[in-house]
Amino acid sequence: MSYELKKTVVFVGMMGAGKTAVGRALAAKLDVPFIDSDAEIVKAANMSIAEIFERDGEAFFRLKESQVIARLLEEERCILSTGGGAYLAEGNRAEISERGVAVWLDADVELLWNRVKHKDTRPLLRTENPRQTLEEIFEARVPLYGLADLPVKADAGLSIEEMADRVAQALLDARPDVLAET
Ligand SMILES: Nc1ncnc2c1ncn2[C@@H]1O[C@H](COP(=O)(O)OP(=O)(O)O)[C@@H](O)[C@H]1O
Ligand SMILES: O=C(O)C1=C[C@@H](OP(=O)(O)O)[C@@H](O)[C@H](O)C1
Ligand SMILES: [Mg+2]
Repeated sequence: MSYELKKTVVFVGMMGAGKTAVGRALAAKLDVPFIDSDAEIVKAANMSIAEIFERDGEAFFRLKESQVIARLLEEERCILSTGGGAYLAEGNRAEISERGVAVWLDADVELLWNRVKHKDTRPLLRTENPRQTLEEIFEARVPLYGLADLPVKADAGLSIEEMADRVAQALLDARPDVLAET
């Protein structure tokens, strides 16, 4: 099977939803470039996300994130995975819907917590009660993720490959202007 990607697919959603992993797998399946905005920021700054938050603050990170996303959307069509906070800014949402299509990986809190609890890489969860913090962030953000062009349910039972297949099928079914079989 070969595919034609007509627009950049931008993964949005909570930390742990699988944006980076599923985005990479989808790009391999479609044979198109994969880019992760967090990885781009880390590469440019030569610091980890946690170090950037600590040294320069979240506002600085958000500025870099917006710049990187705008630049990547102008470049060639690709699969672009964003960090969980990227879709909250109205300006980022406008850029994404103008030049790409936003796919929300919709996972429940239980699944997210199981994915993120062993890792210390996400500065927003460095609190006294990270599980509660995750729940609070989830409640605040879900209405905004709901503005995405295409929600795709992330089920605990599905592998990364199976999730990439699910996203591809959802795009083929709902958005022939974005993805077609050739
Ligand atoms: N469908 C899946 N099945 C199993 N593990 C997954 C799945 N999706 C993501 N993961 C794992 O969960 C963790 C978080 O995924 P990641 O892609 O980093 O999420 P995000 O970029 O949305 O924060 C990673 O260790 C990743 O390998
Ligand atoms: O939800 C967020 O605000 C963040 C999510 C992270 O990316 P992932 O969603 O890929 O974990 C990373 O951008 C940063 O730690 C902030
Ligand atoms: Mg990620």
